[in-house]
Amino acid sequence: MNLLRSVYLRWKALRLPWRKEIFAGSDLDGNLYFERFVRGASRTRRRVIYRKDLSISEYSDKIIPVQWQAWMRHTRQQPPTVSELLQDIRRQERIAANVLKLAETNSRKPNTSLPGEKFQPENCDLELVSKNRCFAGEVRKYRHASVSTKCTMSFNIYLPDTALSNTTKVPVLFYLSGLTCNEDNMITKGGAIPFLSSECIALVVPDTSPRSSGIEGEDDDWELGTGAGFYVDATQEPWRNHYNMYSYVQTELQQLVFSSFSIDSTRVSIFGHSMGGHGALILSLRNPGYYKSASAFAPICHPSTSNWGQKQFKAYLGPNTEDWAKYDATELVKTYDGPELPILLDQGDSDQFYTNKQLQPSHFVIATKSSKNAIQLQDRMQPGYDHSYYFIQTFMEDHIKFHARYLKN
Ligand SMILES: N[C@@H](CCC(=O)N[C@@H](CSC=O)C(=O)NCC(=O)O)C(=O)O
Repeated sequence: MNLLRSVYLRWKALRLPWRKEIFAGSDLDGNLYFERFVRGASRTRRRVIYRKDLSISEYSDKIIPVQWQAWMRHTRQQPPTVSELLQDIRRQERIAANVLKLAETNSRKPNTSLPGEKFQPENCDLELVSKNRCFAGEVRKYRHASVSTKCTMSFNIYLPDTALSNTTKVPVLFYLSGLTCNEDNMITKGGAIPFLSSECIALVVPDTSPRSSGIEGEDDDWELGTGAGFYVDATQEPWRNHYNMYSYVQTELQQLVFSSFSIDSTRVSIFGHSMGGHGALILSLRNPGYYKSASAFAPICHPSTSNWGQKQFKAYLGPNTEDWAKYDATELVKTYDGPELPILLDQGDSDQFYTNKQLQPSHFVIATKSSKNAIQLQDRMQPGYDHSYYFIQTFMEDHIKFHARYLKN
């Protein structure tokens, strides 16, 4: 930008009493953002002037950074700073580099022998911990060294026989569990496998946080630290080095699974419970078009406004609520602008965490109405059900059949 133009824009950025429109900032591509004050209106009007070398046919929200999109839609009040945009680009570059590294190292087949048999750690990235025959397939537990969380992570996977024989690539469901869980709760108590078997869908169930990362006090509170990763990438000390469950699930684990098993990376859906329901909703809303469908049992729907959320977001993300909105389903759904996303949401009305307002599904349902009809939400209140796995296993068949509809296409 030449000096004259830069001085002019600084002048236009001054909030002078007679000025109706001010210059709010620019992105790294040179698009300019303005804010207009309209008498009597409840909020300002925000607009973008696209950089000069673009033709009108190229004008689109999609070329605007997400931080500026959020500002344009009033999801955030303060315009993003240049250093924030640069930081985000560096973060994306780091993730891309990690994915490349993983794709390279994981191009070998996983070790399928049990520990103590033929396992050679130097030759494989996935260590098979156990395997059990189950409903015309296998449940296997693996562990591996994780780049995102810088510790050993474990997950369970159900593979139907067609995937085990490597004849056909099968679709996959990722399930994110709730507070206090590890990779075992759902696979042993969720009752999912008979339905996955008859639909021929694989299931991946990761752990809910890093473990034994060495962070002081990590195990002291069941709502924070171990078992409570909240599916965010922490930015605050002491968590930021290890508590990166968003990148772990969205990028690292998926690449690992796609490169290791006979799974179709174009047919992926996600679901979860409570904290994991929150995880499933935010991952699907933040990655438009990636997941064919999403569903949740008793999800934490508006974490920025409930104890389950505020406590963890403050610790992992710091005090700025604009940073929380990036991981808050109710905030994200307001600006969702992707392709159609079918969502099924089940909530028991005798769930103690629902009655004490930790979950707030109504906030999500209301916010969905401002999502340009792209979200096809089925929300169901289930009388008499609580927050437990008895509730989850009751409606598991519905959830798997719901996802199967979208995964088969
Ligand atoms: N220990 C707590 C209850 C913890 C609890 O209910 N955890 C749920 C998930 S809650 C939200 O994320 C869970 O799935 N538990 C594991 C299980 O196998 O049931 C308390 O005492 O209140």
